[in-house]
Amino acid sequence: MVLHPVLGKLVSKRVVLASASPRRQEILTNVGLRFEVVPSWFKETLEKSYFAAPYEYAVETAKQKALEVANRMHVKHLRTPDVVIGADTIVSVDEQILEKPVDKQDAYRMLSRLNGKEHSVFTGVAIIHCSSKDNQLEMEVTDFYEETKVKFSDLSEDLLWEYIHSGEPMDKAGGYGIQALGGMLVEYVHGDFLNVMGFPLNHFCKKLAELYYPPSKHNVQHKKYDSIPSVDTFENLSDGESESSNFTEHKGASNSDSSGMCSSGSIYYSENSSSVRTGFMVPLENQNGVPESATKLPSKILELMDGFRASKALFVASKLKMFDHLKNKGPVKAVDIANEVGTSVCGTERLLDACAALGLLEKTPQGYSNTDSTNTYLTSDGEYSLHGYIIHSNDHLWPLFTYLESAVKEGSRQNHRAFGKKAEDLFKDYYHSQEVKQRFMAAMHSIAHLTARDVATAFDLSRFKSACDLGGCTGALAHELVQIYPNLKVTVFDLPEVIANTSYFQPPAQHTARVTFVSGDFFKDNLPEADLYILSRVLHDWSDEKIHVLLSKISAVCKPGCEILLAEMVLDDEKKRSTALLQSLNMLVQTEGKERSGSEYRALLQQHGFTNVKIRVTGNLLDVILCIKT
Ligand SMILES: Cc1cn([C@@H]2O[C@H](COP(=O)(O)OP(=O)(O)OP(=O)(O)O)[C@@H](O)[C@H]2O)c(=O)[nH]c1=O
Repeated sequence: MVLHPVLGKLVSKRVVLASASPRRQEILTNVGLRFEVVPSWFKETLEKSYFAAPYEYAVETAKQKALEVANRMHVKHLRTPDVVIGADTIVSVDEQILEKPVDKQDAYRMLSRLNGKEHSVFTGVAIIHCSSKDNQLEMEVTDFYEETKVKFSDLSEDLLWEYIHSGEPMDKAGGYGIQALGGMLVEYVHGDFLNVMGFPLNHFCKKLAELYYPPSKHNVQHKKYDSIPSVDTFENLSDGESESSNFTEHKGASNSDSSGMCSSGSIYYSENSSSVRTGFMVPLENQNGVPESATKLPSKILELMDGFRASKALFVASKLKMFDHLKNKGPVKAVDIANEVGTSVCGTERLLDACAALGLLEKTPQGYSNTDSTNTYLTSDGEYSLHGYIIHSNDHLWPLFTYLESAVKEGSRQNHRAFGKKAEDLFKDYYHSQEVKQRFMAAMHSIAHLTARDVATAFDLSRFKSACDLGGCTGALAHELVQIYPNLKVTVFDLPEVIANTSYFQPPAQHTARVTFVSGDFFKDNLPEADLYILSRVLHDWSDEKIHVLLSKISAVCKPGCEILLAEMVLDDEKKRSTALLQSLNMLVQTEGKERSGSEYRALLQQHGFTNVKIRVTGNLLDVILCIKT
């Protein structure tokens, strides 16, 4: 029996630690976890300059280590583990990433860099839940990272060399081991010590708690714990919902968490839920001093009832570029934003307060400021800006969704009702005006950019020399692919109206030479030759009939051995994944297509001679399917 209720959830599962690190094995063994060790063969050679922040490198490496083991066990050993854990520890100093030294000189170089200074130790962790359906491996990836700051004292050359000659630095990131002799070099540690040793146990447990016991607002939420609650109260957290149905949903939240959009892994729950209802008529208070209702509230339903208000608040703040106005500024008062944007003070204040309450802004007595996530995702020039998609949601999807009822009754798209005209097909709607076209392209670019790395790395594509991204729009995925695969050339094939407008979205030079844009209609024109055909968010727009037309065209130009890569939000067979199901409604109101399950895609592909269909659930907005022409 393990002490920890969350780790207890792993007892009945086949858990594999994809790591050769004796420290990781020790940390997990010490808390009673039973697991198999299968060291990963993934070579830690990802190009560091491709990652905006050091922790992203550690997380990606951890993920690749775990994915490699999960795949190998499934394919070679015919044993599918339930859970695979991968980790990667790096040291970061002066914007440089330090891994394990290759020799003594390298260790000296690293330790000299750390000497007398503070540095960060990041461990990226990937937890992969695996399952096997029809002998196909399906995986759900959850990842996170932990940072600990460590400061070295001023150390003499002699001491550094003495330490290096001890042999301790050689298998350790940054060239030291804090848990042994290296501990003598360290002046202070801020954060999780075990994270420096190689595994952030506390964060790992919180992540498992998020996965297995999603926090429920159903119960009274008047206590915030930064550690894990005790066993008997824990079961109350599941709120009567099945573990599995929560799992996928929560995974999404957990991912957005790792990108900073949600609050931390802390757990909110009632210390003793029964006390909520056994109290007298005096209402209990939550941590904000707000009385708790004596009635058991259907919080999930209430949240859904109000969901559109929150969406619209986000849309309007984005449309009015409030997040842009707040970028790179200290706290700003509502009146100043109202003046700058040209809106009423009272309306602006209400909107900003709502955004702050929704976690999109920080509010202090000095005014409002953006959170880091808001800068990254909500400003129009943020690194992973979703601004384009939000404006598309406000201006295009919102009117369409007001006709969801008609769409459900009629089983067909509602563009004519929402926009007053009937176009022959979806893209005629989008491209009828320059404004709508650019808005649509910006929206597609937002999602493609946010998902590109996960799509590009879901499978090892290094064997391909040429790829053709059909409907590749602005080329966001193509650019990511050529960055990751140095031998790959990608042709982006899209309608002439699209290709003529791609220049605005191009990244600064570098690898752009290996991306070519070709215009054409994939239903009518000849397709460029390639070893790999990519269809990202394309098939979900079309009916099965149109998909057959497209796949038979691809099949006709594909030589045996050529492959197709699909990137779509794949429905789980049980149809429990609400993001994909809501996306399917989104398809209903505007297209003739729908979201499909892995088995549905497999069946479509197999009819055109594409076999060995492999599916990867990435944890991002798009999943990836790869298959080969035989
Ligand atoms: C800073 C520090 C690091 N380490 C070890 O450094 C290795 C990092 O390398 P990795 O690539 O993350 O792991 P690995 O050892 O190569 O194993 P694998 O997971 O198979 O790649 C891990 O061992 C860690 O404990 C310590 O033991 N103490 C410390 O103070």
